[in-house]
Amino acid sequence: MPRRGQRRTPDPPEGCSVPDDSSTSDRALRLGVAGPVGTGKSSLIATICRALADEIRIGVITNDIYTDEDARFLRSEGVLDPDRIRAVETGACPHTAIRDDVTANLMAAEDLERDHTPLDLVVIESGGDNLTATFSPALVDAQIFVLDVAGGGDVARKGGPGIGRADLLVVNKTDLAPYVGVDVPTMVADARTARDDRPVLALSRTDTESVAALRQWVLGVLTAYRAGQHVPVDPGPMAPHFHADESAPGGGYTHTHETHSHVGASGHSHDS
Ligand SMILES: Nc1nc2c(ncn2[C@@H]2O[C@H](COP(=O)(O)OP(=O)(O)OP(=O)(O)O)[C@@H](O)[C@H]2O)c(=O)[nH]1
Repeated sequence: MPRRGQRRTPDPPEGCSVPDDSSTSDRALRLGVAGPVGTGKSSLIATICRALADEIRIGVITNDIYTDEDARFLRSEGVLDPDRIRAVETGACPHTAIRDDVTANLMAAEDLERDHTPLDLVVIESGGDNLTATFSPALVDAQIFVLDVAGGGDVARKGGPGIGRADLLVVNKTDLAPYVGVDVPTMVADARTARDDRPVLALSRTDTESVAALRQWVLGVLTAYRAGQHVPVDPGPMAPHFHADESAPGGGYTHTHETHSHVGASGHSHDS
């Protein structure tokens, strides 16, 4: 009988023994929320907390480069006991802490669960990054990628691993669509095409129907996770991108996640 938090594993090759699954944890579902700067990730997490905090036990971890700004925002919203909201200061591009070396976030999640056991859901907010940032499946069980209409109606067509393959794509701030000249049904249809019909949710915190749909989606993933029927999907690595670094030759280096190496602008390379 699958237990809560148990990951479904493929059948082992013939002749191999099945590992004892007693190590699979009873831990909370870990849900990542990523997306470009300012698309409404913290607000969406506040919305999830408001919609579900009376029914399930929630903790939140925020990631910012230099501050604990997002954690302070969520605490000020009064959506959870303030100690259930923890901040990780990444000190570097946000994707480094959610994709490359997830240790700080894993430790924060474990501390949070130990201090407030039992939790049902730990939501981890990435710092705002570019279109290609995704969570490692070593950190989260499921992930939401957030776009907003104010970023332009064509953003969903631009693709990338988060847009294409996150468990849920949110097109946020739909209440602003008339002011920025975006047709929400077209943007959602483009997103569905980019995602091969994976789920897309048009959301506004002022639209109760869309908030109810978000609540239902989270509960659906949690139910599947507890039944051992949720299979974490890796949306794939980030695209190669440039990291500015004054001390590096050429003023920075190209970071390629395919090979996990940093290749300097002048050809210099080192492992990440
Ligand atoms: N009109 C409208 N504004 C929203 C909505 N959701 C968020 N916002 C506003 O969008 C701005 C950015 O929201 P945040 O939740 O801070 O966005 P974020 O993605 O967490 O930002 P970073 O952490 O800086 O990347 C704030 O001014 C919010 O009040 C929405 O549904 N409608």
